[in-house]
Amino acid sequence: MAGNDWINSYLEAILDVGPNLDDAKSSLLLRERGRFSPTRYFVEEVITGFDETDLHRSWVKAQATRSPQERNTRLENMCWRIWNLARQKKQLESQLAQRKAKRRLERERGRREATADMSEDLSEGEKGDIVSDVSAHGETHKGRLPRINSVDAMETWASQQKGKKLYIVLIRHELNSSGLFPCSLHGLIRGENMELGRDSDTGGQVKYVVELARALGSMPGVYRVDLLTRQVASPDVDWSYGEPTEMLTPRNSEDFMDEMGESSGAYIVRIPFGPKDKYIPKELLWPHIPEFVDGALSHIIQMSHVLGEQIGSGKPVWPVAIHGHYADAGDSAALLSGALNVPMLFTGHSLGRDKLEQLLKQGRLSKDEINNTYKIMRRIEAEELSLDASEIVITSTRQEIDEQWRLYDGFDPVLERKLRARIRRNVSCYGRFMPRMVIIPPGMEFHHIVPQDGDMDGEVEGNEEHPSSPDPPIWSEIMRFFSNPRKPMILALARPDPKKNITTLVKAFGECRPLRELANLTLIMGNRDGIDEMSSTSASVLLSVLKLIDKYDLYGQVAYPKHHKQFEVPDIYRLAAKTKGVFINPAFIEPFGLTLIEAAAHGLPIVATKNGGPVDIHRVLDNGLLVDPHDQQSIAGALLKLVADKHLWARCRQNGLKNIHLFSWPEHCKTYLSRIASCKTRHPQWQRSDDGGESSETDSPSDSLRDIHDISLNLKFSMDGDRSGASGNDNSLDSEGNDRNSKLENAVLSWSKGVLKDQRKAGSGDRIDHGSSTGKFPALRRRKHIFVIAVDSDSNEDLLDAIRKVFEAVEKERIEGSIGFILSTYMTISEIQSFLVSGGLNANDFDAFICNSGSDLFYSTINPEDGPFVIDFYYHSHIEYRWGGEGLRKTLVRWAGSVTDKMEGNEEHIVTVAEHLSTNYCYTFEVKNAGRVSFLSLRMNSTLHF
Ligand SMILES: O=c1ccn([C@@H]2O[C@H](COP(=O)(O)OP(=O)(O)O[C@H]3O[C@H](CO)[C@@H](O)[C@H](O)[C@H]3O)[C@@H](O)[C@H]2O)c(=O)[nH]1
Ligand SMILES: O=P(O)(O)OC[C@H]1O[C@](O)(CO)[C@@H](O)[C@@H]1O
Repeated sequence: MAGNDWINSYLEAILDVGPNLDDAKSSLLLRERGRFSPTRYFVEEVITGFDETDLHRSWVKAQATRSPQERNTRLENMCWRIWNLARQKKQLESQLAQRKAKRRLERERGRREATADMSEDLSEGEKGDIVSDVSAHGETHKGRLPRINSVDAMETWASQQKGKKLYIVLIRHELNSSGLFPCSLHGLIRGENMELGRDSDTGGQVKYVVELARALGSMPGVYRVDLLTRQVASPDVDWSYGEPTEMLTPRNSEDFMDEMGESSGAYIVRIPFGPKDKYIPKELLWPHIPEFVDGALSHIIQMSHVLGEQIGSGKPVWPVAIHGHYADAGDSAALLSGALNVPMLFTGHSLGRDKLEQLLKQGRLSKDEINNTYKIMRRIEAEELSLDASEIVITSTRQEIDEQWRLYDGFDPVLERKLRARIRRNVSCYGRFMPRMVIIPPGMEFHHIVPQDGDMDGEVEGNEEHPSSPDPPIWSEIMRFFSNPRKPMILALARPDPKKNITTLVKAFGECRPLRELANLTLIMGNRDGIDEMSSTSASVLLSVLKLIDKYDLYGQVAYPKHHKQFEVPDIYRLAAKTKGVFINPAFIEPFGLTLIEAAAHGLPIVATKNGGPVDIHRVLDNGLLVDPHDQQSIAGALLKLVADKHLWARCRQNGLKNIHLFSWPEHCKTYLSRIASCKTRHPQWQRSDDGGESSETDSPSDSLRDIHDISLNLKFSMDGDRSGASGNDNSLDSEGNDRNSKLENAVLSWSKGVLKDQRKAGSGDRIDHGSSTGKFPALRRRKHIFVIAVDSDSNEDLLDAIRKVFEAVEKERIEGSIGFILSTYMTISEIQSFLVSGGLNANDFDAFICNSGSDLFYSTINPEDGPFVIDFYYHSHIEYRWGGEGLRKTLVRWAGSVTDKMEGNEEHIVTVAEHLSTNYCYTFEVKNAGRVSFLSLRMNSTLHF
């Protein structure tokens, strides 16, 4: 370790903390004294860490500086004393080393003589064994990082597969496709120089999806990976986010580029949706999702044809899976997977229910406020939908399954196991479905980590024969904040998000005197030009931090630089490791925690929250301490312990380095691909009959999706009674605290699933005829907007009244035909017909009828010879998908039989099956005395529909 500025910084730190070097008992055996003293820590650093000449140079320099007098005199004396101590220590060490060397030589000589005596008795093989034994445990392996092995492993795996072209093709065929489509919506995603921590949208997920896409693109057997995101061409953001396509260059590009096909590899594909030239944060993306789905669908279809020309002998090559990352992309992927009939995968990254619980626990915001800020109810709905539509959910940790997904209606770990067992035994699950949860921790890209000499033996820097390269500029950016810049650095690196709990860390540091004396605190909290330009939540975190720094007078002890680039992040970790510092993640809850594996890979021990993924990471790496993030004392205590106890520090550093290879992208990809391969093969089988009955694949289902999009927007309009609802600004809560927009969108979604899922079912080879393609009911296509009227009421008069009012409100558009209507009701189609006649309405006043409480879908026809209505049979195939209705029917009949009224010894059945009103997908029961079954929420007079 060279550099007098380091020694001087420690000496300054000693002066700041207080002298005590003249203490008669002071010795080099600092740790044995029990009580920890920062002064001793620094003295030990200087004596053991630096070369005698460096110390002498420091002393000469201090001696030459005369002002201010008193300080320099002390510094001079101290330098001399330490130099002298170090010199004596070195003399002692050298005498000891000489004695040891002499003893070793003597032992060696003795052994050689003994071996020579025995050598004639040994066979050649035995001699060889001795040699290899020695080398296997000898010094040649020392100091090598296991992580190098993981890179090696990747290369070995890749080269094994690359050599086997046919094998690659075989894997591709096993997967039945060569394309993967991860989606991550908000758009601030790019392959190089990611703006991580730019705002609350640009966190770990961005890095995760880009690195995963790149790694998958390099896997043998995967021809193409398209990471779909939003195209943002706005003056607020860099131009690169407006580029329609960006190739993700493989990290080991020389090996792969020459083997790649014309369109193969990993790409970011940017789909324009939402307001044209404006960036919108992820919380406000919800109303624009259907537009993304349309764009994504066109891209996928087009790409499938392109790939078909290149590698599919002219037949489209469909994606092997659609993978949604985060709730918004989960929502989109559910629609895409339904439309395309391909399996869906989902990764949550950070889950809404958990976030809601944490925020409520903190007590700063009410549920309404949380919903307004984070649109949390819509997000939770999207996560529930993702559970429903995904075949596989990828999690980073076991904790994510047991503690976080468990909070969802769509998942229960125990029930999931039971369902899986039933499927294995081929027993009905009564329509219940839960996705398979698969734990695959994320990986790391290791190419930018420069192994340091001595990485494995606790030393951090090079030696004199290999002087270190010039300090990276970010070091001085950080160190300029500190009075003693080389003190051990406690490093936190996180988006300025309240859940990252940086303020508790600052309090813990500010209130713990020994910690402040011993260490500096570095807070990397994203990038900012000015606090006023940050989002209100990020700005409030930053202001709280600044106020605390002021409150505890931490000037000179805390760094909070305004900017850093992605390529500088490794240097930041390196600086912290070099000062023998510690990384801390005190988040209230951390779903996984990429920063923890990054820190470990740079040889930095960790202190981390005991809530969430860090528990699993710690179990694997064993490289630090876990703390309760609400407990300030425990945070300060753990930090002090790790910084002060050098043995513990070195052990944690080594443990982290030793096991970090377990977080490897190639390993992740291998498991991931094997899981995808286990999904049942599905791909689109769209057919249309307007070609004279010949079935053929159409080129797009996006017309249906366009319809759904319009319906979705207009449903909001019609129900909110406020046109601004269509822009998604109205997220008010209903009386049960549900997000109204999300409820409405889901009402639409359940309808739209009818359209989408019958396409999914068509995978079985059924012929699809949505009618719109047959020309029977072209109306839906012509409409700009569609209103769904779902106002079941006690009397037909009330319903008629509501319908008339809606018609009147948009009379002009109704007559023009730009607005269409769908009636959604509990009635059967014949009841609807009588209702229309009695009210003087015409079947053609509506484009479609959702009847029998959602179990039948009829369209009104144009040609009188077709009759007034035509049924959509494919809607039934949608219901059939995971239906399990027979089991439900039997259970309901049993239950109905048990609901009796006991009157004077007689038992009367109150609930009876209404056979005449029931259909295959709608079970109807009549209730004799509704008041007696008050535990049920009764709708539709005295009739229960299921
Ligand atoms: O100022 C900053 C702040 C963060 N980062 C980087 O951004 C990433 C942050 O990732 P992480 O610590 O995992 O947190 P989140 O941003 O909250 O990421 C979410 O998504 C990750 C991937 O699934 C999970 O590991 C997290 O638990 C989850 O909260 C890391 O690579 C950091 O190096 C920066 O470069 N600069
Ligand atoms: O704090 P939240 O709302 O849970 O979101 C965190 C997620 O948002 C992002 O910052 C961007 O999508 C991710 O990196 C992270 O997964």
